[in-house]
Amino acid sequence: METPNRARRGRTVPQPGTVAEKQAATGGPDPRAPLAELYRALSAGPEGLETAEARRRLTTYGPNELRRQRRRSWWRELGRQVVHPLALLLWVAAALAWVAGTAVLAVAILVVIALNALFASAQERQAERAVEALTRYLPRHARVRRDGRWQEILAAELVPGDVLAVAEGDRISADARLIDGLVEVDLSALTGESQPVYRSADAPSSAGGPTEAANLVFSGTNCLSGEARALVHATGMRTELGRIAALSQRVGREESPLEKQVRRVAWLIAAVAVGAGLVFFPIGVFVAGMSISDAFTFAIGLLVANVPEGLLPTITLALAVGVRSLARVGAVVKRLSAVETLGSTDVICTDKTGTLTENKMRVVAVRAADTLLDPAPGPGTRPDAALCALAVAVTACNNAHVDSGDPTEVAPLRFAADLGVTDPDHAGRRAQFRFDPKLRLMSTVDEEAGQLWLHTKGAPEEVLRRCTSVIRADGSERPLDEAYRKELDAAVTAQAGQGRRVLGVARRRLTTVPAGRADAERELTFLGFVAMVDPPRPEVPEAVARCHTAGIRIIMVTGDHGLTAAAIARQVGITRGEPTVITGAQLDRMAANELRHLLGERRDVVFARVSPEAKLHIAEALRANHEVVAMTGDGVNDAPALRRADIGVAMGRTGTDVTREAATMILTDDNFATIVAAVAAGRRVYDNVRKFIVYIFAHLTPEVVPFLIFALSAGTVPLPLTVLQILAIDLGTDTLPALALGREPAEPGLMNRPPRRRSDKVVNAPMVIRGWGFLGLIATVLVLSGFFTLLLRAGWTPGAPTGPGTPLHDAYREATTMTFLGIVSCQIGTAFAVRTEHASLRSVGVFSNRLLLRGIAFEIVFAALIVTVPPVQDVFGTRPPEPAMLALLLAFPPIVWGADELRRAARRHRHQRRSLI
Ligand SMILES: Nc1ncnc2c1ncn2[C@@H]1O[C@H](COP(=O)(O)OP(=O)(O)OP(=O)(O)O)[C@@H](O)[C@H]1O
Repeated sequence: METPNRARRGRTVPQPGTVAEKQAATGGPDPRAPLAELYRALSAGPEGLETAEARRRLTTYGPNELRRQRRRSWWRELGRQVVHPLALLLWVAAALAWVAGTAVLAVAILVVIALNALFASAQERQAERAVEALTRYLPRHARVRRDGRWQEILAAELVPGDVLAVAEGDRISADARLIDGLVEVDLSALTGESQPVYRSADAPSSAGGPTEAANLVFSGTNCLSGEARALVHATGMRTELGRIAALSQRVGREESPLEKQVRRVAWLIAAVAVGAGLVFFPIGVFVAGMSISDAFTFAIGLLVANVPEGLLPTITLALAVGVRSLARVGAVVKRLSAVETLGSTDVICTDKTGTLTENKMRVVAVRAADTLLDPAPGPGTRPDAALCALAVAVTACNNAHVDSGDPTEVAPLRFAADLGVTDPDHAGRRAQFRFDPKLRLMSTVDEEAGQLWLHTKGAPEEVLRRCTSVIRADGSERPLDEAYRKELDAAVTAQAGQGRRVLGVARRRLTTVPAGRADAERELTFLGFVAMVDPPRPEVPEAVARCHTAGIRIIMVTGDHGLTAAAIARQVGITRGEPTVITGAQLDRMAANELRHLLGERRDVVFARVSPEAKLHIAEALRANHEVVAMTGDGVNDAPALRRADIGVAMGRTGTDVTREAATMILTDDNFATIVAAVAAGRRVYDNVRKFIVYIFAHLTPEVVPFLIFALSAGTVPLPLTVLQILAIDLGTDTLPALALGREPAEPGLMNRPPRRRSDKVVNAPMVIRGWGFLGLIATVLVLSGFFTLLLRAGWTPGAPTGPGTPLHDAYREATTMTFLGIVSCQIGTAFAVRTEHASLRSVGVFSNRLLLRGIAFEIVFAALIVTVPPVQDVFGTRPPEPAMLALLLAFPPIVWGADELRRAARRHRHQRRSLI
């Protein structure tokens, strides 16, 4: 029951030097040895270390961190990419090219495989790094006794010999032997055992593995309840967790649903490519009368043009970029996949205090005995006996300081200080029953001038329920009758109706320290209540409004009074009229399907006075209704609900380590508006992935159709594009613009549309039609018109030979170059077109994606090199066309882009008309 900061014992100054060094070398003392022996072995004492000694030990033992596993080596990573199934397809293509006698092509494909592997592993590495870098946003802290007082230090600075405070909600940061206290710990991270176990300083040392010893706690495990002091005996890699980490293989990164879907799409496309190659090979030979080697080249062309090699790594990188941009807005996510889940959030279940409000409480009204003081009395007021008793009670039953701590406690403390009542070191405290969110009460047993008192504060109805008498203004007591109870209820209701948090305060004279909580918190004398305001955060109303336009529901789930909750909900715009308030008690009586039904009705609901366990039921009911749920939480008991939600959101500032562990996303500023910003970022990343998929789709049609014309004309029309030129587009000119599309700013209206359904596919029919059928088709017509114009102007007639040595050969090379440059030009138009899915490009700003502009500049330079540098010309079979023809290319981008602008405008018009009808 005693807090660690109250334990005072003789301080031993450890003998610095050799022992620590010896232990660092040998792996540490036996933590199960008798405590006195352990102190000796660690040169430590119950009062902890001196800072200077701790610093020395830190240099000896090193920081208390798990050394990162050796990264997979570059070579291994590359090797993995080279034998990637899609790469294997390219190997087959290279082999075919070799067999067909086109060695240049075979080598080119091998270069492509190598480049691709390099590119993919660089992208994966960057993605990995983005997630790893997030840990620095959330340094872990530990409370230790140093220089004779409790201090908060970085967990990485813990050293053997430190005396560590372990409290509810903490993640234990080192292996330690309990000195005093009793804690319930979750050892699942170490043992896999999901049932929590008790660990007590008084437990005897047992045989068996160290994790079975009932007086030891371990790094990486969580304290679920209780509190204790413990002597750190192992840190960093010498902890049990460190040993496991050293042994275990690194865990593979889990693939997100989006990546899975895209992988499936990539395979589908690859299968179509292989199928097409197999079908067209005999058609080429037997129908078109092609030579076997030409037919091979043709089949390889189809394969190479269609296999979407770069798609997957590009998506991984887009998600990683999303993770980084989320961190910048204050939302640290732990998995890449969280980015896309965020984008499809349907419901946000949010706490009130600190998330919607500022968590800056101020006492504005107070009732002591029969007197309501609204506004609350300021400094210099001379309190009557009742008000004085109330001030003493809220000061004694309090763990905050006037300048730090839980704001619900700081506010009454400041108020009492204004009346001249202070008790900074709680010297008279004999016992404490910590605030229990289920009971909504906190009590302390305090000795004052030889008299023992129980002081209680908490939710007024809970306090009142335990009261049998009430104080008078002069300090005397009288029995609490029903009529007075009703009057008090009405007074509390009036305060709560104004959005104020109300704390009931009571006390009882004691003769001995009660054994248990139930025994203590009974037959109390009601002293009065304090009412506090906690203003909504200024940015919340706008964030709430954004949620509403984005079709996202907000459900407030709070431990506070229903009326307080409803008032705040109205103030920030969560509800427009009177919401349906469901209390924890009502919720407990509801059957699962009743709750599902209630939540399915989509009315404005506020859950008040709910226990953390009830949050779990709410998350489950919403998920059963197929909604994607984001749920906030801060206490230890919130952890199961956070795990159950699609996106568990923990508070970085006020939350416990346990909730941070259970969460998918951690808000560094505890702010509701940040959740909304994260949802918007999630939607943007998903949209951007779709954008570059359309972009990549769009070049397929102009690459494949020329081959078909060649085959179906039985070779009368020469091949308008060589296989190497296709490779130059897919793996050269198109790469950077595609990547840049992954960084596209948000499209206007992003948060004006309803959330995407969980079942929606990332690649759908309209996208395929837009990419292949619309943009691709326009590009094909433009490109082929360029090709034929050039050939015809050179005097070509169908069937005329164009091979090396023939008079038309130069013109033919110019014509294929024209096809190549035509596709590149059209892709520039496509890149601008796909930047928006619905809106006009003007609305996002034509030049607002700088990265894309640079990507396009690269595309142009790369294409120019292929066409103009003589040795490269020979490899790719290019020859620059005359300037007039080049000028024609300038028209291609605006045509492709303009056509799509018109298509989008027509679509918007149709939508508008439909919404008017
Ligand atoms: N430190 C405390 N001591 C006594 N009573 C408290 C304390 N903190 C809160 N309470 C009471 O318990 C109620 C529930 O508080 P709790 O902190 O569990 O709510 P919560 O779920 O965190 O609230 P929110 O959703 O607003 O963040 C409060 O309305 C208040 O009456």
